[in-house]
Parts: sequence; C-alpha cells; structure tokens
Amino acid sequence: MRLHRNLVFAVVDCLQLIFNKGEYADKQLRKTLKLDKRWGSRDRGFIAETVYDIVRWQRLYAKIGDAHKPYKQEDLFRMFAVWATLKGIKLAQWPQFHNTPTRRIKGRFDELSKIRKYKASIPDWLDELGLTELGNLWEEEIYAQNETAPVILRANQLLTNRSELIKSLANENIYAHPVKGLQDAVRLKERADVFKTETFKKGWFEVQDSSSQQVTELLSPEPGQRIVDTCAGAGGKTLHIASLMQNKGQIISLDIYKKKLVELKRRARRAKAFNIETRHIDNNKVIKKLHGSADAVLIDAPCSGLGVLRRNPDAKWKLKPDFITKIQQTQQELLQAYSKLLKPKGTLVYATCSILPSENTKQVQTFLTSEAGQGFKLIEDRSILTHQTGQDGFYMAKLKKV
Ligand SMILES: C[S@@+](CC[C@H](N)C(=O)[O-])C[C@H]1O[C@@H](n2cnc3c(N)ncnc32)[C@H](O)[C@@H]1O
Repeated sequence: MRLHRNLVFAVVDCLQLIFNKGEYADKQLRKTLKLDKRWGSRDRGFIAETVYDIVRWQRLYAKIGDAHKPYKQEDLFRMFAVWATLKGIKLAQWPQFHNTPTRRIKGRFDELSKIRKYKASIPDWLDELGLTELGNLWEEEIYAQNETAPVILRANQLLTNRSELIKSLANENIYAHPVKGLQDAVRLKERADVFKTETFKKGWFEVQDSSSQQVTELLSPEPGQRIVDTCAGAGGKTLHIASLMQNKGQIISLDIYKKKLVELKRRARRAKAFNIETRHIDNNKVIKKLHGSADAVLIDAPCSGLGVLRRNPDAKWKLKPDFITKIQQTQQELLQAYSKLLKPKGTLVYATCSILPSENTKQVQTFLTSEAGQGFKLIEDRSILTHQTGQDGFYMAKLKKV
C-alpha cells in the first residue's frame, strides 16, 4: 500500500481535533470526509479506518511513539507511524517519518502487549472498574471491544421482508445474509456505505445491531397495543416496534431532547411508520398523563455505553467514573418513574448497551426490592457480552406487572 500525502494529513488533522479539542470522532470524521470531493471510496475508507484505529489504540500508540497530550503535529505523525508499522505498511520518505525506529516499535509493542491496560488501550480506572464488575470475563471482553463490529441491518416489515431486502441490496452490489435467531436481521459480507443505496432511500432497512433488535423482540409488541418508548432518542427501537406492530395501535415516543425526536419523526416518514406520536419530556405532566395507560413500556436507558466500544472507541477517552455513578442514579430513577406508565399485566423492558452489572442486573434487583417494584415479576433477562456472541454488549430484562 502506498501512502498518499493528502490522506495522511487529513487523518492527522482529524485526530488533532478529536484528541486535543474533544470533538466526537464520528462527527469530526464526517466533516473531514467532506473536505475533498475528489476522494473516492477507497480514500475515504482509508481515512475513516485509520482515524478509528488510532482513536481505538490511542494509549498504546502514544506510549510506543512517546507522544504526550496535548499532541503536537509531530506526535500525531509518530502515532501514525506506529499504526503503519504495526500494520506492515511501508512508510513514505517524508520528513515526518525520518528516523522512525521500526524495529523498536515492534519490540515495544510486544513488551506492552503483556500489560492489559496497554494491550486493550484503556484508561487505568476503566481497567480497575471492569475487573471489579466482570472478574475473569473482563479481559476477553475488553479485547473483543477493540475489534471492528460487523454491519447489521434490520428489514422494515412495513415495506419489505428479509429475503426481498437481501435481493434488493445484491442488485446494488452489496451482499448480505440472514442472522440466525432474529426475524429481520441481515449481516453485510463487507462494510459498505449502505446509506447511499436506493434500497435505503426507499425505507427498506435501518442499520441496527442484533443485540438492539433483540431488545424489541423481547418486548414483543403486538398490533393494536399502546406502547411507550420512554427513552426513544432518534428512534432506533421505536421504528422496530412500529415495524412489528404493522402500523396498528399506538406508539408514544418520549425523550428529554426535542432534537432527537425531530430526527425520529424524519426517520419514521422514510420508514412509512404512521402510528408514532412523539412527546418531549419538558415537565412532569408529560409522564403523569401517561400513568397506567400502556400495554408495554420500553426503558432503553442512558448508560455508560461500555458494550458498544467497538462502534464508539472514543467513548473510552470521554467517559469519566463520576459520569457512570450519575447515570446509575438516573437509571434507577427512570425505572421507578416509568414503570408507573403500565397498565396491570403490562410488560416492562429495561435495556442498556452496557456490560456492567451495576447498570444492569443490579438496577433491576434494586427496583424489584423497592416499593415501586412490588407489583413486578422478572420474567427473563439476558446479559450479552461481545466476546461470547460477536454482538454488541447489551443487557435486557423483561418484567411483568402482576
Ligand atoms: C440509549 S439512548 C436511546 C436510544 C434509542 N432508544 C434507540 O434505540 O435509538 C438513551 C436515550 O435516553 C434519553 N434520556 C436521558 N434521560 C432521560 C430521561 N430522564 N427521560 C427520558 N429519556 C431520557 C437520552 O436523550 C437518549 O436519547
């Protein structure tokens, strides 16, 4: 592989903004990729993969390349040189790469790979927390969180079915196969920019990991029901619920951020999902009005996101221990408050994309032993770990109001 100067500079500039200015990796990358219209899909792929790799392995590469924050341009070039050397890519004869100690890089890599926090490239506090919470499952799990995630789509039953979707994508030279154990999931054979396809424009699918699809299947929405998606965000799960309800019945999608609900509405129009009403939680009355009214309630709670580091590697550097403590309080408050929305015999699903028991099983246990949880029974729960399943790390619990 030959390194192209403008692509490598684009990577370094993008990393500078992510590491030093705290920009979100996905947002910054989207901006970077718009900088030069002449870049083809290979060029864009190179920039995206390299930026994500260096974000993912920041601690390890910085240690090997002796780079210190805030990174100067030469630090970032050294980190890039570490990345290229470990990938077996020949460095170009540019001044930025003069005297790169290729052998030493490989030696340092071997040495540091014996220490988990470097090998996994994570902050010390996260390594300690993971070990406390997950014990001997932690090591394999955090390594699995550094792998690249597959692209999984969900066929929109309102407009198509899984086999039609696979055919339609194949007509656009994108190859996919069904995911076992799920009704609508398909896995791409290779990463592709699916958002540019006609199949996407027609509303035939959403990008959604298998674990996330499992959450809605566990909720088992039925046509004609009244379902409240309490933490709907931009609607990943709302749209899946709508697809399973065949546009019959009512979905009320709530969030504390109006902007996310606007995006949800836009996506619902493309998916031809017509039974969704969004409500912005801007005061207590919004929730009170819904007390005792739902057949099923989904709490897809805000969480640490430690189950989806494969997709958001920069969360390793943005997360802070006190955020996790705060979010745990919020999770319990949401269980206490939103469980009140159910009718008798209603179904409650609590889910997170975290792998920490303190955000998952422990929250449900605390709820069940609290006053608000007295009328509830745990029917089933699943803790999904990436190293065991290849799926995003998730937790989901189904409870019944008895
Ligand atoms: C895990 S995300 C939801 C993802 C979404 N359900 C999906 O499938 O795409 C959690 C959401 O909870 C929202 N949230 C945070 N605090 C909340 C609260 N007190 N009540 C309702 N939603 C809240 C956040 O804005 C965020 O959109």
